[in-house]
Amino acid sequence: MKLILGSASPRRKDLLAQLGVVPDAILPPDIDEDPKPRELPRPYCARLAREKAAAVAADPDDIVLCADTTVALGRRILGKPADAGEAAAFLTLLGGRRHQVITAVAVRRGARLWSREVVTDVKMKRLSDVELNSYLASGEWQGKAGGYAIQGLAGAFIPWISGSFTGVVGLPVAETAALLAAAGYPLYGETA
Ligand SMILES: Cc1cn([C@H]2C[C@H](O)[C@@H](COP(=O)(O)OP(=O)(O)OP(=O)(O)O)O2)c(=O)[nH]c1=O
Repeated sequence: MKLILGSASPRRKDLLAQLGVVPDAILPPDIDEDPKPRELPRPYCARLAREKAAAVAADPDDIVLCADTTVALGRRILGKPADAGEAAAFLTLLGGRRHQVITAVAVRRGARLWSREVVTDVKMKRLSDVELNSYLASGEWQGKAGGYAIQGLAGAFIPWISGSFTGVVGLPVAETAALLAAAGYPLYGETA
């Protein structure tokens, strides 16, 4: 049995390391991340995590771990901004409001799948022009859902969250540990 992390995200590898888990292989899946017409954020996020897990080639006994993080403003999905202009638009929408960050985790072993969605409420302060421009110049918005990363400079913009900090960063570690254990991964050294 091998553990395969199906993710190109260095954050997910680091969060897995927090559980003492080092994947045997990292095989990022390549799937279409476009939402379907009228698709809501939570089902969208859950679908992407499952599709990522299905897209990673693995032996029947291997455990594949994938996740997707989606920022939701009401029914609206804010993906990874294409450019600084879109990042500015997202941060302007998010400032002064509460939004949700959903991370769906999918663990697959052969044809069996275990999955969960973790939803965290996040409040972002309204950003001044100086704050917004300095954040855009930092480049930290690149590759981040909603155009920000709570674990970096944008932490200064977030006075309150309710839910899972590690979920916002990209992999909710408590729920991930439970899913890995369900799939028979020897998380605490015990043999499955
Ligand atoms: C909101 C938020 C998102 N993010 C990141 C986590 C995810 O890497 C990214 C959302 O994109 P995802 O599509 O979930 O993941 P990814 O493309 O980085 O990697 P892969 O699909 O190969 O697993 O946004 C943060 O790092 N901090 C945050 O505060």
